[in-house]
Order: sequence, then C-alpha cells, then structure tokens
Amino acid sequence: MSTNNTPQATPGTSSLLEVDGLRRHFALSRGRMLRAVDGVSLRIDSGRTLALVGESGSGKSTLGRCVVRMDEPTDGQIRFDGEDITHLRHRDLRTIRQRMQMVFQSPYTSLSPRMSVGASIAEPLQIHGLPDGLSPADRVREVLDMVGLPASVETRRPSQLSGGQRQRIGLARALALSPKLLVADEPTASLDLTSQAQIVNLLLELQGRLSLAMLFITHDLGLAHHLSHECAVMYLGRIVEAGPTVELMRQPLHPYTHLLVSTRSRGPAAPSEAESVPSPINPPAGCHFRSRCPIAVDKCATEYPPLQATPSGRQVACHRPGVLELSGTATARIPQPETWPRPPAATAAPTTTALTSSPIPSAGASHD
Ligand SMILES: Nc1ncnc2c1ncn2[C@@H]1O[C@H](COP(=O)(O)OP(=O)(O)OP(=O)(O)O)[C@@H](O)[C@H]1O
Repeated sequence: MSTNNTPQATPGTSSLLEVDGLRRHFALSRGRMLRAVDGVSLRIDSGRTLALVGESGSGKSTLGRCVVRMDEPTDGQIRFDGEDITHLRHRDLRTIRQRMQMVFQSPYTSLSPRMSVGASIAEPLQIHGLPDGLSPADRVREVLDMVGLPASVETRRPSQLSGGQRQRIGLARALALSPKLLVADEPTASLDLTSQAQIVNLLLELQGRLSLAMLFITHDLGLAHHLSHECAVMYLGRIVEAGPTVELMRQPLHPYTHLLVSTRSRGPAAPSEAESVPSPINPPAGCHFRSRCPIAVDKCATEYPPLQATPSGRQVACHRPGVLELSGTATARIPQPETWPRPPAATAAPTTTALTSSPIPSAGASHD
C-alpha cells in the first residue's frame, strides 16, 4: 500500500470539518482484515455540500459514521470546528454531537415507533439542553415549522405519517440542536420521486438559511450532481477522484468515475459490471480498480497511484488520468428533475472547496 501521500492541511486555512488519513478496518475471522475506509482525507466548510459517491460497499457509510464518531476510526484524525475529536469519549463526545448530526436513509433509525413525533424531536433537547434558552416545546414547534410540517403532527406516531413526512421529522430531530454539520446517509433512497425532490429542496433551503455544512452520502449521481458543490468518488475504501461536482461529472478523469457517470446515463448497471467488484478484504494489488479498468497498464498492477492535484484543481488517483473521453451526451443524460433547485452559491469568495486543492503533496482529499 502506498504511504507517500498523507495529506497536510494547508497552512493558515482551516475548515469546519477536516478529516485526515482516516481508516476503519474491521478484523474478521481467520486473521482477515476488511479495509472499509483506507486512508481518506477531506474538508468541508460551512454552507458547502460534499457528495460522497460510489457503489455499494465502497465505504461511504462507514466513513460518515466515523465522522460523527458513531464508529471508532482505526487510524487518522478528525477535526471539527478546530477541535481534534478523533478520540473523544463519553461526555465530550456528547457535547460535540450537538453540533454534528446524522440523518439516515430510514427515519426509523432515529425515530422510536413507540414515541410521539414531539417526544422524538424533544429527546435530544432533553439530553443536550437547549441551544438558546427556548423551552423544548417551543423548539419542537420551531423545527417542525423549519421542515414544513404543522405543529399538529407533534402528537402523531411515525407510523401515522408518510415516508416523506417521517424523513422531515428525522431532519427536524437532527436540526433541533442547531448543528453546524449534517451527515446525510442516503436520506432520500427509500422515498418516491416526489418526496425525494421535496426533501432535496428542503435540504438546500435549510443549508442556505442555516449555513450548514453537509456530507451527503449517495450512490445516485443525479442527486449528487444536483445537490453538491463538490464530489468525492470512493472505491474500495479510498477516494479515487474529487473536485467540483459539475466539472467532475462533465469530464471524469478517473476511469471509475467515468464508469459511474456513463453507467448512470445508460441506466442501472449490467449484472456483469456489478459482479466484478472485488472485495475490500482482498483488493487487487496495485491500483484496486485495475481488474475493471479498460486502460490499465503494467504499472497499475504494482503501484497504487497517489491522489494528486491536477492543474484544474481536481484530485485523481490514476496512472493514466483523463485517458478515457466521455461521450458528450453522457452527463446530459444523468437524470435530474428540472424542478430541483441548484445548491446555493457560496456567499463570499469560497474559503475552501469541500476538499482542499492545495498543491501536491498537501492535497486535502487523499489516501495514503
Ligand atoms: N461492522 C462491520 N463489520 C465488518 N464489515 C463491515 C462492518 N460495517 C461495514 N462493513 C463492510 O465495510 C464495507 C463498506 O461498507 P459501507 O456500508 O461503509 O459501504 P457503503 O459504500 O456505504 O455501501 P452501501 O451503499 O451499500 O451502504 C463493506 O464491505 C461492508 O460489508
């Protein structure tokens, strides 16, 4: 495994979230090791959304869970709002969780079916206290209003609500403590298209209003394209390409991004493509993608390519970046409902991109 690309934060700049060289390895039976996240670095600023995309099993959720410290990193560092939170425990962790919240694919993960909506939203307020001296009841109504639900839903149980309404409640619960960072793990994946668009709309509106930073985990490139400022592509635990979302999808430089974009524009992956995904327990030596790569050369079998910054501000881990040309119509066919809004533009001159794009080797998104 290459260890020549441990990123450093750019001197003099700091982002709300800074993840450096994060690893989460799972020890399996018979001494085997599953490297779910294998040296990932990224940055997210207030008011910005970083989409984390990749096929199932690429390590997106594990990374998201580590970021909010619901899972224990094996190695690496997580800094949030200037504080190293990598090894925080118990009470300190509780304090930090007020400011970083996770929204799940299934709202049932955070909503108890036995509790009323109001009690579910009030629960974190009772644990952590109120951010601004309001009563819990006032705050519950305030966040219900923020997510576009009437106060009357307070007394309902989650089972009495639609999927879209439940996801709004999940969002309201996450927002109750006025977090600065939201980690949203496939929050619309179980919803119908109309509810999906409404939740996307709501996330964008809330992000603009509250200047939230967001890590948006999705396998849906259309969603990522629509919702995020920057995008990081994960493959077998590592980031293989990162950069501004629109450019990354218009002109993918890594053959894996190329595959995702062109497959997305063609429709669901053919079984042969899905079946050939190697296991993170025993990935191919050298570049992990080489067994599926149409442009692999000998070097790819022996050397994992470091994630390197390109002159255009992209970061790519490939020995032959940009060799594959995307057909001009491919990205045009990434489905996006026209009614979906664009992410809010940065209000001031962007202090960072979601992933720092400092010169090599100080890349903000990298693996080592
Ligand atoms: N607790 C665990 N123990 C062992 N392996 C795990 C554990 N959690 C996750 N994994 C493995 O880690 C790898 C990455 O999983 P993860 O859920 O993070 O991927 P993902 O990209 O989010 O996929 P999906 O979109 O399907 O959720 C997978 O191979 C998964 O089986």
